[in-house]
Order: sequence, then structure tokens, then C-alpha cells
Amino acid sequence: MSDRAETAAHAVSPDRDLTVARAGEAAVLAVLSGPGDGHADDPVGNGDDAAVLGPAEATVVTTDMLVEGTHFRLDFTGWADLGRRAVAQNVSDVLAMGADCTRVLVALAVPAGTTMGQIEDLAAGIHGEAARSGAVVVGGDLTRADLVVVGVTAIGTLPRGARALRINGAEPGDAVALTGTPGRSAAGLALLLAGHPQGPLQQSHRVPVPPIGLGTAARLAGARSLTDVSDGLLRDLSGLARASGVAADLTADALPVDPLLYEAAGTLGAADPAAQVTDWVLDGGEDHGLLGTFPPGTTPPAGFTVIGTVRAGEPGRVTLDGQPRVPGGWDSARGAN
Ligand SMILES: Nc1ncnc2c1ncn2[C@@H]1O[C@H](COP(=O)(O)OP(=O)(O)O)[C@@H](O)[C@H]1O
Ligand SMILES: Cc1ncc(C[n+]2csc(CCOP(=O)(O)OP(=O)(O)O)c2C)c(N)n1
Ligand SMILES: [Mg+2]
Ligand SMILES: [Mg+2]
Ligand SMILES: [Mg+2]
Repeated sequence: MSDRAETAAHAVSPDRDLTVARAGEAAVLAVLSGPGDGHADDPVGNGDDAAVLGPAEATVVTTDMLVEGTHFRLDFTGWADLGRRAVAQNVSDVLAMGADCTRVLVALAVPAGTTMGQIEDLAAGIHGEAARSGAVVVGGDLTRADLVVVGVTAIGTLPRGARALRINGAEPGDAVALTGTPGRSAAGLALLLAGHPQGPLQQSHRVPVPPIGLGTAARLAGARSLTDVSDGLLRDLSGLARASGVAADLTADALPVDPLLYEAAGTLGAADPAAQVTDWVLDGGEDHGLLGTFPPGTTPPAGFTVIGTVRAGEPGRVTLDGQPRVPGGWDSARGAN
């Protein structure tokens, strides 16, 4: 079979000249993922936060890149924070399977003029964040490029017999629950873009803090589904709901809102501060909180806030106080929506 024919076998877009930006993330990933069923031994193939390689090993594995200009700017983020963030956002996908991270590999591309001091700072961030997560660095790659790219592969383990927490396990009647306060990273980026370099929200943008241990805690508490919020609360909840074949209803009053977001909206002179805060909370992304669903009769672990419920309905549909909400957030092929 020619390369062309193999690609066409699982391509969803008939138009080879379409740009990725026009096609959108879902179409690009459908082509890149191939049949997507994974190896016959694997409890979870590609398509979730991380794959689970089986049968007996139950090894969880995931990879995410940080690309200069797309995910970070070196005038906003120092090298140590960049290293921490690259590890943290990958650990987050391991936690989201109900697992703990044990090992990471780091693929690094840097311009020729990068200094050893910068590499030392990057390494300190990488190893520091790995240690915080209970993981060690076991490999990587180094090459020269015009832009800085930090690609991390994170590996975790699930105890023998433990079930992975998928994005497709939510059922009507489940409570929807979230860790942390969403929107901090997006508000921090807005402040940085407006010329305010220092502050707790800006630091949350530079380095998200995934809740180590809470993926496992959610699994032990009986969670039926789990993901991490990288692209936006609404977008990631809608994706989980679609994969589960259910709808979800959020209650605005139940959303945990960091008061610093109102302060940021004021600093930025937002015309409608409350609307700006809601936008950050619902569509911000990059906070890497854990978002999951818990069946009736279970209690989400400390650190989770219940923000809504799952019901039978159009798969992926999300409402806020009864009103349908179209997710904004981030599409990896397009950028911001
Ligand atoms: N280049 C690729 N080839 C194959 N699968 C991919 C590729 N990029 C992403 N995927 C898969 O698509 C799904 C969504 O990816 P992504 O949006 O990066 O997940 P996350 O938001 O959890 O980091 C994941 O299951 C991932 O493994
Ligand atoms: C300079 C800059 N511009 C814009 C953003 C906003 N941003 C970039 S990627 C992203 C979403 C997450 O990225 P993605 O690669 O889709 O992560 P994944 O879902 O794979 O974990 C957001 C909100 C940013 N972090 N930095
Ligand atoms: Mg994820
Ligand atoms: Mg990813
Ligand atoms: Mg991710």
C-alpha cells in the first residue's frame, strides 16, 4: 500500500490541501492517531489523557510539548519555570488516569546561543518538579533549533488490577467535581500580555501545580471518569461528556472563583469584570486541575469541589444554570477559539 493510500484509510478530511488551522484539532488528531485502538494487550489505547499499557504492567504513558511562542514566551517565563511547567503538564495527564507519575523523559531543542546557565536552570526546574511529583528523569534527547521546544514523556503506574480513570466513564446522576480554582493561568497570561510581570496569577501561568496524589485519591474514592483541564473547563468537560455519551449541567454559584481574578479584571480595566472572570474560569485552560465525575453514594476526596451533575442528553452538551454554553478554550491546531 502506498503512503498516500495508508493515510487515506483513516483520514477524516478529504482535502489534502486544507491547513491544520482550518481543519481544527479533532480532524488533525484523527489523522495522526491512525486506527487508534492501541495494542491488543492495552487496557487503554490512544485518545485519553494517557495510554495504559498492559496487561500486567499497567504502565501509564503520555507526552506533551511546550513550544516557544505557542505555549510560552521566554520574556514571560524563565528557564527554571519552563522546566517545571514542562514536567507538571505531563504529570497532570498521568494523574488524570488515576495514577501516580514515576519517570519522565525530556526531549529538548534549543538555539545554539543558549547558555549553560540557562540549561542549568532548566534542569533544576525539570528535576525539582519531577521530585515533587515522585518521579525521576530516565532519558531524553537534545538538538539544535531556532525555537525552544521542551517535550516531556511521563510514565506512571497503576497498581495491579486497578482500573484506569477514563474520559468515557461518566454516567447520568454522577456529580461533576474539580480541583483548584480555574482561570488563574489565563488571567496571569492576560496580565503578562498587558505588561504586569509579577504576581501570583502570572506565576500560576508560568507553572501550573497539578494536585499530586489526587488522581489516585479520586480513583480510590470511586470516581467514574477523570481528565485534566488543559484546554478550558467547558471544553474539557464537553470532551469528557461527549466521550461518555452524556450531557453535564454546571451551577455558576458552585464554581470556585479565586478572588484574585476580580482584582486582575480591575487591573486590566475590563468593561464587564464579572463577564471577564467568568470567561477565564470557563474557557481559560492550562491550570491543569483534575475534573471528574463521582457516582451517587461516593464522596470526592478533599481538594475537589462539586460544580455540577451529569445527565442523559446530547453527548457533550454542557449547560451553565440551565443555559447551553458553547466551549471557547483552546484548539491545538487553531490556537485560541
Ligand atoms: N501526534 C499524535 N499522534 C497520535 N496521537 C496523538 C497525537 N497528538 C495527540 N494524540 C492523542 O490525542 C489525544 C488528545 O491529545 P491532547 O489534546 O494532546 O491531550 P491532552 O489535552 O490530555 O494533553 C491523546 O490521547 C493523545 O495521545
Ligand atoms: C505565548 C502564549 N500564548 C497563548 C497561550 C495560551 N495557550 C497555549 S496552549 C493552550 C492550551 C493547552 O495547550 P495544548 O498544547 O493543547 O495542551 P494539551 O491539551 O496537549 O495538554 C493555551 C490556553 C500561552 N500559554 N502562551
Ligand atoms: Mg489531558
Ligand atoms: Mg497533549
Ligand atoms: Mg496534556
